[in-house]
Order: sequence, then structure tokens, then C-alpha cells
Amino acid sequence: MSELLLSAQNLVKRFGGLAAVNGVSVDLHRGRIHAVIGPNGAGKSTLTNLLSGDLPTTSGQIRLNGQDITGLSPERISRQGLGRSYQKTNIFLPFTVRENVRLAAQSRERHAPFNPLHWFSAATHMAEANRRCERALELAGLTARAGSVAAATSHGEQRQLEIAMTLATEPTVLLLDEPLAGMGAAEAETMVALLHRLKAEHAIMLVEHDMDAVFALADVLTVMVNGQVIASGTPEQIRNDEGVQAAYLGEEH
Ligand SMILES: Nc1ncnc2c1ncn2[C@@H]1O[C@H](COP(=O)(O)OP(=O)(O)OP(=O)(O)O)[C@@H](O)[C@H]1O
Repeated sequence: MSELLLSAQNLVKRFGGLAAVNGVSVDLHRGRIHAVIGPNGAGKSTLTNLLSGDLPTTSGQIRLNGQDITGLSPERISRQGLGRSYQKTNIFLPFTVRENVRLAAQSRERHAPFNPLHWFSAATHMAEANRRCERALELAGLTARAGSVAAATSHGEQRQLEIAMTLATEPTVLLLDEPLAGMGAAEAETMVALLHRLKAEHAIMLVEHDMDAVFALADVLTVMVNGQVIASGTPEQIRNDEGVQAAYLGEEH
């Protein structure tokens, strides 16, 4: 059995009269990519925001690495091992690739408790942040581009950089929101290979519209429509599910 790292039970999120997420449960295991798919407005981003703490739940429970994280701030949840990338980029374009990743690595130290040996502790934290930064660059395949100014990198490299920035806090669970958006075929291939590499050490939830990539990558798929899960299973089960075909995949698959 693979290790269960994140478990969300019966999540509900209401915006006024609209239940954007309506009774959704999802389990994320180390070594698995769990894709969440569904048409526009299905509730995928809202679900991601609930898991990361960016939005408070209306009801339901979320456990991360065995701890109840329901209602915690995004910073606390990040420090407990959840990393997420955003649809909208967080990259600081005038900085180099390495500087961006280092800032993300340092963000973990922001709320470090006061220590009277402050200078010593600061130096230790700096060395630790550097180590996390270099590891994240390497994992994301960006070591050779680390000295480039982010603004001068390609679209695909910027998406890799977002993942490196997420990895810099050393999460066990990764929530990735459309990491392939706007990519050409070659860039998408690089990203698919990167996500394959990352899954050995992480539990990954992937929200993605590129169905070729989803079916190439996912070990498990959850299909959402109107805030609810209409099917969950292996790619094969989802492909053959008549409800899914009718509601979402249409003639495409
Ligand atoms: N902050 C908000 N306030 C009110 N309604 C919202 C808010 N955020 C999302 N919604 C609504 O909740 C529903 C689900 O939206 P959500 O963005 O989660 O869908 P999605 O599946 O991620 O869509 P897409 O694939 O287009 O990103 C939509 O009807 C949306 O309009």
C-alpha cells in the first residue's frame, strides 16, 4: 500500500447560494499523480484553494501527514508539507531563476521563533535555505539556467521555475494548477517528464485541461461537474465511464 499523505473528507464550499465544491472527498498518496478534471466552473480551483488553506471550508475535514489542517492558514499548511503552484505566476521577473527559488526557500523561515543566538541562527537558516534552493533547482531540471534572469527564460522554463519554487519548501504533497497551460509540444514533454520524476517522492494533485497529458500522467482521476465528483478511478475506468463521456469527455476520448 502506498502512503496516504493527504485525505480530504466531504469538503463543501459555498459562495452565497452556490455550492462550488459540494461533498468532495479526495485521497492523495505518495508515488501517485491524482488528476482532477472537469469542465470550466466544475470547482477544481476552489477544491485546490480549500486544500491549500487559501479559502476556508464551509464544512468537511482535511488531514495532511496525519494532522488535521482544516482551518489553518496557508503558511501553516505550507510548513506542514503542502506545496502549491498557482495558475497566475508568482515569479519575480527581474530576479534570476536562482534568486526566485531562494526567496521561496527562505519563505519557510519567515516565522522562525526568536533565538538569542540570532546571528548564528541566521547563518544556519541561510545555509539551509541555500541547500533547499539548489536541491529544488536540480529536481526541476533548472540548475543550468539558475543564473538567467527570469524574464529572459522561455514560457516552459517559467512553469518549471514555478514548480522549483514550490519544491523549495520541501513539500510532501504538491498541488499543481495547470502546469502545462500555454505550452507547446516540446515544453509539455519536458513538464510531463518532470512530473513523472517528482511523483516517486511526492503525492501530486494535478488540475489540468490538457487531456493527453492527464491520461499520460495520472494514476488516478477524479472527475468533477458542478462541484460534485461524478467519477473517480484509474484512467481506464474513467475512459470507459459512460457518465463521464456524456458529461465531459465527449467524442474526444
Ligand atoms: N470567490 C468566488 N466567489 C463566488 N463564486 C466563485 C468564487 N470562486 C469561484 N466561484 C464560482 O465557483 C464555481 C467553481 O469555480 P472554479 O474556479 O473552482 O472552477 P474550475 O473547475 O476551477 O474552473 P476552470 O477550469 O475554469 O478554472 C464557478 O461557478 C465560479 O464562478
